Amino acid sequence: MPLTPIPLPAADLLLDPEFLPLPKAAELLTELTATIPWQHEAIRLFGRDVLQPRLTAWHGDAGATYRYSGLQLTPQPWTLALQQLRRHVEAVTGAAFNSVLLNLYRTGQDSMGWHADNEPELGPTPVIASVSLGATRSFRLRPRNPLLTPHPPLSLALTSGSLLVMRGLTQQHWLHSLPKTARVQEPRLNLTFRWVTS
Ligand SMILES: O=C(O)CCC(=O)C(=O)O
Ligand SMILES: [Fe+2]
Repeated sequence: MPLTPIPLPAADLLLDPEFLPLPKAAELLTELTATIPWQHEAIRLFGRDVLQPRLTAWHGDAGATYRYSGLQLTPQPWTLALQQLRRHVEAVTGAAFNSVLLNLYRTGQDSMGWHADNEPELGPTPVIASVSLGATRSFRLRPRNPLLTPHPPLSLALTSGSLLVMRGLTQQHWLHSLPKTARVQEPRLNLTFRWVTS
């Protein structure tokens, strides 16, 4: 199936629910879960250090460093599986990516809060390509300023093997999140391919 636009004001979103065949997605989930050096990072929240409600990893070209909590972080090298997936994502999006952030949501209790991917090293109109593997989870979107962008929040069910592309003004005008859900016990692995400049 091709990438299909999701019509939304002040955003540029495309979705292919069947980017990867289900058996390929399941195989990748097993391989990446077992071989990626997952980190359980702390974040500072209201002046206290708390563990993020998910596991993470950062892979990319050696030059693709990014700043995070005052640290300059060097990515882990591409693995063969990540390199192949990068090339596949580049071919269907027509965009180039020098890094990938991986998030492992171990159960429905793992989550990500409201944010935009708007770090300065991504530039003003980043192309973010998001591949999902494993459990279906709801990806929520809401306008950053509902007066400026009057639209109700929406929810996209991101299924295993799906590809979501966010580009253009999406990160400027919209926030996204991955809420907790009591209904899911199985893991979900998400990869967001990015281009970072240092
Ligand atoms: O897990 C997802 O689908 C979203 C991940 C995300 O927003 C991010 O890594 O910035
Ligand atoms: Fe994000």
